Amino acid sequence: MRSLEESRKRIDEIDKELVRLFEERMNTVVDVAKYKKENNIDVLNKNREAEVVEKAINNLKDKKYAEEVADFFNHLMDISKNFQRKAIAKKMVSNLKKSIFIDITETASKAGYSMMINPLAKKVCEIYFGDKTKKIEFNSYDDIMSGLIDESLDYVLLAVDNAMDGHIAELYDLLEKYEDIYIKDKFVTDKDGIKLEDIHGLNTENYNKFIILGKYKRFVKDSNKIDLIVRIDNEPKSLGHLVKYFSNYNININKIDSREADSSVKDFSVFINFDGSLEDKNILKMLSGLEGDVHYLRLVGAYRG
Ligand SMILES: C=C(O[C@@H]1C=C(C(=O)O)C=C[C@H]1O)C(=O)O
Repeated sequence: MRSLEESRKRIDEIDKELVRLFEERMNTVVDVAKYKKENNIDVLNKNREAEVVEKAINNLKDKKYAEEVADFFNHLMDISKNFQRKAIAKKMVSNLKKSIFIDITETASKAGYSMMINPLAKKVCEIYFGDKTKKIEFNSYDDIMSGLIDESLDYVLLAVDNAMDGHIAELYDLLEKYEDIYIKDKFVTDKDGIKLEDIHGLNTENYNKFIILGKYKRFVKDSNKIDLIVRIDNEPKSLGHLVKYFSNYNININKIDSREADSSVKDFSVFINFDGSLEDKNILKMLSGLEGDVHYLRLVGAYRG
């Protein structure tokens, strides 16, 4: 048997080699993350993870370590996913500084709409965009999102189910899948499709809700509400820490809602709606700090509300 000193020396050598391989693996993982970002693919791939674990077990000479090697790779892949999320989200806030603020109805040459949730969508789309914009009807979310991604559409108008708007629900799941799509406008209409400008004090449950989605960093001028999704550690202090960010910058939170993330990841998603405009440097500063401090940050939208 080796002496304690000899064993420790050997462990140091092995660790050195492990760190070299870890670094190489992480560098490769970032390439995967970039590919995923460009192709709008989720960071998590459960099938691939199962494959990685299976290969690791097969590669063992001594199968008595099967459980441990599975554990090791599951941890490693959690680290890898968190890093991927950070790597692809990192540039988001600095990119936002290049945003332009416009009247989107003046820059839309093609807009899509769907009558799946509310048949009034067609009429609302006509009123919202006017005659200059070509309007195209879609019958599936995938088609409508593809239209935005391949830029055959400038914007899309979707009706929002009242139930859907209540929580971080399907809509936000859908948006999380598409890194580059944002909510550009959110509004309520009466039964004739006429936009209600002042909804203060109205029970909007009885009205029709719509959103405008678009790609890239063109946002409506003078927006005053921002939607955000962040992922933070599932630990006692993290939510308080998150909320403190907003109070430190004197930003008012209107709504905060959380949901457990995938059980293989030890963090959870928080949806936040707060007052502010992307034209405001204070907001960008807060977002930039927050981005560096959370596992993942996704701007969902900025609009007038
Ligand atoms: C690197 C990838 O992304 C994630 C991380 C993995 C890893 O670290 O091996 C495996 C699957 C994905 O959940 C990938 O998809 O290959």
